[in-house]
Amino acid sequence: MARSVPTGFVACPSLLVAQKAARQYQHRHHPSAAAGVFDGALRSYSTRPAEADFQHVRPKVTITTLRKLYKRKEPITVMTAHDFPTGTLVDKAGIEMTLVGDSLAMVALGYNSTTDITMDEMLHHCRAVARGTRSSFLVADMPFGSYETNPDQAVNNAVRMLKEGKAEAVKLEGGKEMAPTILRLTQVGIPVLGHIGLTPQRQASLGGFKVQGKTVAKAKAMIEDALALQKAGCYAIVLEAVPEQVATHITNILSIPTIGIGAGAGCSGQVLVQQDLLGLYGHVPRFCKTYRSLAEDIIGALREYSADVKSRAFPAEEHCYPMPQVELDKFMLLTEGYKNEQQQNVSAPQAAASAGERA
Ligand SMILES: Nc1nc(=O)c2c([nH]1)NC[C@@H]1CN(c3ccc(C(=O)N[C@@H](CCC(=O)O)C(=O)O)cc3)CN21
Ligand SMILES: CC(C)C(=O)C(=O)O
Repeated sequence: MARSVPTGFVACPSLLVAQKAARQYQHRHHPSAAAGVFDGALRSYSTRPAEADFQHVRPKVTITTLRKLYKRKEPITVMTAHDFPTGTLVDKAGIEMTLVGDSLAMVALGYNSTTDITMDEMLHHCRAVARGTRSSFLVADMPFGSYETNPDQAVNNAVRMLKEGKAEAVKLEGGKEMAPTILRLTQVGIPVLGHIGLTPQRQASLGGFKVQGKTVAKAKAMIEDALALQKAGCYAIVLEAVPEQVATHITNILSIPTIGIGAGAGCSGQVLVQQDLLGLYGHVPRFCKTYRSLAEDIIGALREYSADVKSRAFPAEEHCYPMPQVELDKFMLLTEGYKNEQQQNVSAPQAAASAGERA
């Protein structure tokens, strides 16, 4: 039935939704080309029929979408990304929130700690992820040293994350001591994702990557932190490496979602580091489920490639570019000509020598 609808008409409501999402994407990433829905916007798809473009487009996830998921008690999916391809994969998988987490300092840049990464490095990665993100709600981590000095510093750098990094929200670590900063950010319209429990940027003072809130006193302090962050305006809070019962209790007393990582099944959503669940990074924390072991696959493929190059099995004929036969025939004649010339050059001194012999 939809087939009989003349072109130019929208056949079904989901297409309408998808078109709206596409326009929002376009507005965000290609504001200068915002006139037509797809004209010039999605360059890599410009040769495909419009219908194909809609297929993997889903409605844009906004703060409102997240709020609705939370109200419905539907777990919120969050996944990290650190560049264009990993961002695209997260978006295409239908993940609701993409986090450009500063763990990329370790898993993508090889630093020993997340504290090493700079604001400029985070912006560089965030922009790349944004280019691959259409629907997912994009959050950028504020790196260590970019927000602790005072609320002004935090606003300046959070504004950069939105303007230059193309993020939609920022995440920052810390409890009630960060409340005035979070209040300023949310008052100027920057959505803030809080982060308590194990706060990796403070690993030096925590004595390493250690589970937090294991004593009643620590759990009580964490509850107070969560409440202070909610009051300051966080739209959600990450709970990292916290006993399940503590995380579940915090989730139950809050009216904003909690996003758990090593915090059990009672949270309103879950986040993991992409490299960990794909088996691309060496050591994986206990709380991580490794869904694939891609590093083994990749090393296997690279070894096969290497062997093929050594044995000349690669490249094969199908990897080479043909030439029109007429041109090829002429080219063969040309190479013959060069060959003869070379032979003459080689034989010329010999000829001269034998001529001398004769004289
Ligand atoms: N690849 C990666 N994945 C992560 O999830 C991650 C990072 N990197 N880097 C920053 C933080 C650090 N993370 C961690 C790391 C280890 C534990 C952990 O399970 N700690 C154990 C042992 C710690 C120790 O012995 O020092 C614990 O029982 O506390 C928790 C969170 C989570 N974050
Ligand atoms: C693991 C998440 C919560 C994070 O902070 C990061 O990726 O840096």
